[in-house]
Amino acid sequence: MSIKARIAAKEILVAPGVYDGLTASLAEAAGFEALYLSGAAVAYTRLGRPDIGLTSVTEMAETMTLISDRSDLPVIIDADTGFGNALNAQRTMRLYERAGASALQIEDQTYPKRCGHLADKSLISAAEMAGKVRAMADARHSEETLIIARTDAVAVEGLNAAIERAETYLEAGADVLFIEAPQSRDQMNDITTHFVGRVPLLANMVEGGATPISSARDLQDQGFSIVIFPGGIVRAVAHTAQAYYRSLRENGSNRPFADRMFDFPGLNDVIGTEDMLARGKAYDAE
Ligand SMILES: C[C@](O)(C(=O)O)[C@H](CC(=O)O)C(=O)O
Repeated sequence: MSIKARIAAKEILVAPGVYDGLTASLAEAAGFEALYLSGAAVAYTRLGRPDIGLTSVTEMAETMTLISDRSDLPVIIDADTGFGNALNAQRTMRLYERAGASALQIEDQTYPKRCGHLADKSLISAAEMAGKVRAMADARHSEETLIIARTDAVAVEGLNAAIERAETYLEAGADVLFIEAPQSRDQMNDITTHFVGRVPLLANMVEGGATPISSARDLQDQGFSIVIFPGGIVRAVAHTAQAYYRSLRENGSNRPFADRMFDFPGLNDVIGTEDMLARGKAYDAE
């Protein structure tokens, strides 16, 4: 089922954050129907840096290629600001689509952007952003590839301005709206009251971020069609990795951590080593 058809269904689509082939395959094995390739998660893991616009479009497209080679699930990918002007946004659309993305999320921050939950964001004009949305729609190869227009205006210009901007992006051809970082349940209700039934809405659950955390079920009842949990996997992995390295350093042995990690056969099961080797063998010369 295309992501377009899936988000028309009543049940909210839950897309967990991923950043490589391993996380994509684990999320798929856990039973999710779609993935969110998070720019923040890529910055955190590949660069070991914050989500402040350091990651390049080619690094993201390459990561997308790795993920679509590993998982058949539809992927919503973070296009940040489109990495420049409308022409850069078109190039981003072409690169990401070719790499296997099903939906692109573009936002109205100035370049370089920063995580929506950090302070001191700044925005381009609504008209310039609308131009980027139109440019991306013109560049897409398939009408099935969705454009998710995000506005970061809540923290900069207030909720009403954010809703107005989102209206402009909808008119420009956005398929889904993402009003980033609402600060309360009331603000979330204002957003859904305004748009529900007219366009699918995406909610973003960032642990410790500006938006109160709700369950997928709750967000569905509020009227959201998609929820992403973008950076949570990195917060979980970093927590474990920190404990692992500390334990190894303190003990000079991997034994004390053994019950909190896979062993060699355990990880082989997770990544399907036996199956791959058998498939390779089937092609051996007779
Ligand atoms: C959605 C987001 O753009 C991302 O890169 O995943 C980030 C999430 C995060 O920083 O955890 C965001 O700006 O909300």
